[in-house]
Amino acid sequence: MKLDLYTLYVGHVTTFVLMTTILLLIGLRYRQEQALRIWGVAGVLACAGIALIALRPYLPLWLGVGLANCLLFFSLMLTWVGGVALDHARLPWRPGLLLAGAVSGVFLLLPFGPEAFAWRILLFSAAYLLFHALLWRSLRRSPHQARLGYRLGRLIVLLLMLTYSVRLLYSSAVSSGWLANSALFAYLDYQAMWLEYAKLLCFIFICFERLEIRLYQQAMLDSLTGLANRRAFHEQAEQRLAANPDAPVALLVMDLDWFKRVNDSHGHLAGDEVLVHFATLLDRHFGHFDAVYGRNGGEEFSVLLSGSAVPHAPALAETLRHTLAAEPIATSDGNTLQQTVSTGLVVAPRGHTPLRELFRQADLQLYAAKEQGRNRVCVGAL
Ligand SMILES: Nc1nc2c(ncn2[C@@H]2O[C@H](COP(=O)(O)OP(=O)(O)OP(=O)(O)O)[C@@H](O)[C@H]2O)c(=O)[nH]1
Repeated sequence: MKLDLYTLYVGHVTTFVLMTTILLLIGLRYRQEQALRIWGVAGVLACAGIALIALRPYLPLWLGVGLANCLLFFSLMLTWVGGVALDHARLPWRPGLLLAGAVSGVFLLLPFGPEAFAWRILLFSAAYLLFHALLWRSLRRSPHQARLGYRLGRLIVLLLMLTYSVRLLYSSAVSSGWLANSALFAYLDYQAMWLEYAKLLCFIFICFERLEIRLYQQAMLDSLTGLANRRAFHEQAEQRLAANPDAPVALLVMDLDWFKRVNDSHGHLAGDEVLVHFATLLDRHFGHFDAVYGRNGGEEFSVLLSGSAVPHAPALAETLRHTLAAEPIATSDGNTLQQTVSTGLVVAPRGHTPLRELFRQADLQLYAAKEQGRNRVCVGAL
């Protein structure tokens, strides 16, 4: 059976219009996903380009071939920019516009007639490969690249690149007349069309996945310091205790000293900066240990250590206390502040001690540290 290219194009444009409309509608509903709107515009340009190609027998060549393909080049560029917009604030508009403009310029220099059909396919396939290689790279570089949507996206982009590589090789090997009547060429177009639909669906899937990530972050991360919030800390700590019931554990509860005075004398903003400074120190000291740590709320933080790090817990708490006290904190209003921290630490020989009990004992030690004059670590055992 021979596939008719024009029937194919009409079917393609209809489905593409429908899918692009869905993409744009979702993009307008979820305004935080800039990528969806960029991909939506890419879809609109692609629809216009494919519609012009489908209507080519009734249009002048400059419109049905020249402008149609230029629209497709700019649509390709937007597909890449949308991929970058998923995870980066700086979008590659300048190189994107330059590349799309350059490819369009070269395309417009080619004759529009059937004799140059193979050349046009060759140039289009090369541009397609280039923009999709860039899109693949932006999906690969994302911090969420291991998520299902990103993996699927990369797979679909790779399959599309494979299809267009065959198209490119084929168009460089045969004549224009042969290519225009080739069943293999029509088949490649058909395959690319389905992969394009899969790509659009995958884009939508990625954006919903990102929405889920964002909601998770809002629910589990402290918005000021970026550390785990109380809920996340408790969840992770419970999991850690359940996973290693026979391993020793240590819980540190840390509370900044006289923090109310910081707010009262220097303002809430300076207070926030002190909290962020302390969170950074916490990250620096415990980030490379097998530790769960977070902000309990206010000026209180906690750390759960398990396994081989437990014997070092008192020394680690001392080092952190000393580092905080020794480093003046420069605030954005030009002041420097000194801050200290009191720590209650409890060590338990086995992980199946309930978290509630660990907190109760660590709080008692914290209370003792405050009572004894602050800026100290008090250690207890269970
Ligand atoms: N800037 C800022 N302040 C906060 C935040 N959360 C809680 N606080 C303030 O932290 C202060 C805690 O004060 P207190 O509980 O009296 O404790 P303290 O002054 O640190 O005294 P001790 O703990 O006894 O050493 C209050 O003034 C709260 O308003 C926050 O997110 N940002």
